[in-house]
Amino acid sequence: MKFLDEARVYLKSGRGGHGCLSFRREKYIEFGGPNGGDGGKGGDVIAEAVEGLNTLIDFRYRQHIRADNGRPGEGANRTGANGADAVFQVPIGTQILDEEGEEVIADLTYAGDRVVLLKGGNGGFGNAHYKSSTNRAPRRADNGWPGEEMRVTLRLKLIADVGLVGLPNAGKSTFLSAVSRASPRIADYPFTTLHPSLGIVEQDGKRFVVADIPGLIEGAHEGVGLGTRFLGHIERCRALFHLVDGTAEDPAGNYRTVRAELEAYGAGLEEKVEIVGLNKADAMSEEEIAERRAALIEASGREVVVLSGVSGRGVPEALRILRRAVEAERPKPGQEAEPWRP
Ligand SMILES: Nc1nc2c(ncn2[C@@H]2O[C@H](COP(=O)(O)OP(=O)(O)OP(=O)(O)O)[C@@H](O)[C@H]2O)c(=O)[nH]1
Ligand SMILES: [Mg+2]
Repeated sequence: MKFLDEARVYLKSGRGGHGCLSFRREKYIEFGGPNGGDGGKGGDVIAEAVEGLNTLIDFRYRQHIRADNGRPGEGANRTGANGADAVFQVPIGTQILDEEGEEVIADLTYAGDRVVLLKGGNGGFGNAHYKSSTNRAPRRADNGWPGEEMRVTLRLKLIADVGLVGLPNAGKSTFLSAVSRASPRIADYPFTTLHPSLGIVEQDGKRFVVADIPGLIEGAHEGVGLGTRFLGHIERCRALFHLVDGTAEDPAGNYRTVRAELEAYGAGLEEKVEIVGLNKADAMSEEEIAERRAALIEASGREVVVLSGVSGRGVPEALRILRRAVEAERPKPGQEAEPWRP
């Protein structure tokens, strides 16, 4: 599936229907009163976060989102029908920003989050509305109010509990496919993964979401390789799982390279809880494992899990540690910022 994490769309809400100018006309009733109904309200433009989407690709083909106009009022005091709202669905984790992509208007972080971005125009009053004791035959009916329009930028930042980081070929996608039902592409060349994907891990009846992103290399923060373009997707993770290929020449040096890129990127990534995994244990001797693990502990100042996404060794332990980290970092109720509402 193609992945798109930014899109620009044009939104327009519906205009209100015109009010109706009409008088009652019936045989034997000479001066029938005013009976023009009000126009219907124009539809709103609403964004809604839904499960099961993880790309904004749809908006490449659908750049205009318009709500329906309200229908005009009619005689016999009939109010015009309201225009239908335009509800467009976005993946969980989508931010809606102004056209320039600078100011966040709304942040849809939970399934079912909705935000009304544009209100439809109100319907105009029909002449029945203006009937009074002094004016029994008003000839005034109002036009509906215009709808509103704006251009917005949609930006998707996936929401996962754990983000996988590491050099290309560290085995991130292999790990994700070992622990979830996700089936990312795996191959022995760098940059196999070109876009992020998510997998759901189930453990002891609890679930958490792991994001696999493209590998980082030295200079990523200056755009080398795929750059840091995808790091935005792990900004909201609660913990990072940093995988290091134990069969590489200098695992500890590789660890430092990735750390340096995370630090250069900023946005709080360097402060996130990090779990370090020495991967590909199946392809190392026990001596190699011990030696590289010690070097990695030294480089990272953290405990290091030894694992293999291929043989499964150490994987249950890694998941237990990740889950504990995720639970410790879960925001307490009330701590999470409320999505913005206009
Ligand atoms: N022996 C061994 N090989 C592994 C292990 N995990 C991954 N590999 C191999 O390492 C290569 C890279 O694996 P991927 O899972 O694609 O690595 P990645 O980190 O997702 O790489 P990018 O997407 O390019 O960043 C593949 O040839 C895998 O078969 C492991 O635990 N043991
Ligand atoms: Mg990969």
